[in-house]
Amino acid sequence: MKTLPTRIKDVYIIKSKIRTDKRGAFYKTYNENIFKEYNLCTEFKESYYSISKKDVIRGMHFQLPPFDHEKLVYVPKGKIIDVVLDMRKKSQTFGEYVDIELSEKNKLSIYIPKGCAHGFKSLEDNTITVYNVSTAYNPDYDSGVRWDSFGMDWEIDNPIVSNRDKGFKDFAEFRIPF
Ligand SMILES: Cc1cn([C@H]2C[C@H](O)[C@@H](COP(=O)(O)OP(=O)(O)O[C@H]3O[C@H](C)C(=O)[C@H](O)[C@H]3O)O2)c(=O)[nH]c1=O
Repeated sequence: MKTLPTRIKDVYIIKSKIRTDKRGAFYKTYNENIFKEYNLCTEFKESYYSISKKDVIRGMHFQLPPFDHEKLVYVPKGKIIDVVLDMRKKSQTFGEYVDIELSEKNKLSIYIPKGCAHGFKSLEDNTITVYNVSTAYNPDYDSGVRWDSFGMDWEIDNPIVSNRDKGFKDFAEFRIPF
């Protein structure tokens, strides 16, 4: 398992260890010692997954303090463009984002620290996205900013977006607590 930094501090790309044999494939997505070595969170309180049609955009989501959380995200089936937006006011990359393809094929994961918003565009029908989060879901603290408000070119005209996500404030208008 390799952990690669990105240009946004504390956002890492994790290359899973993959084993293939005549039955198929096996890949590991988490190892406490490796995560500890990179000072990453090793206590995930919840894990869930979503199934998305092609051209769905989910995001940009985060939970507000004190329920803000780290996330470990990967795609065991299908393909997404995953996007992380730095919302930490004191960060050198405040307002900047990284985008990366996560897929069944490349078996990459992304580690997202507190203070960053997360979203993705699904590139295939029936894409499964798995999320591991370090605090439990709290609907009163679950928040977000509009997917089209921070400069990312999603290369899509009419994505499938939830009414909730459409109703978020723009990044520039959001009162940032991070
Ligand atoms: C996270 C969660 C959600 N819900 C309910 C709330 C909604 O009624 C429904 C779907 O939730 P939401 O629309 O927030 O799901 P997504 O838009 O797919 O958000 C997900 O994708 C984006 C990209 C993320 O980064 C979020 O962390 C992740 O939750 O499940 C629950 O009941 N429990 C939960 O733990």
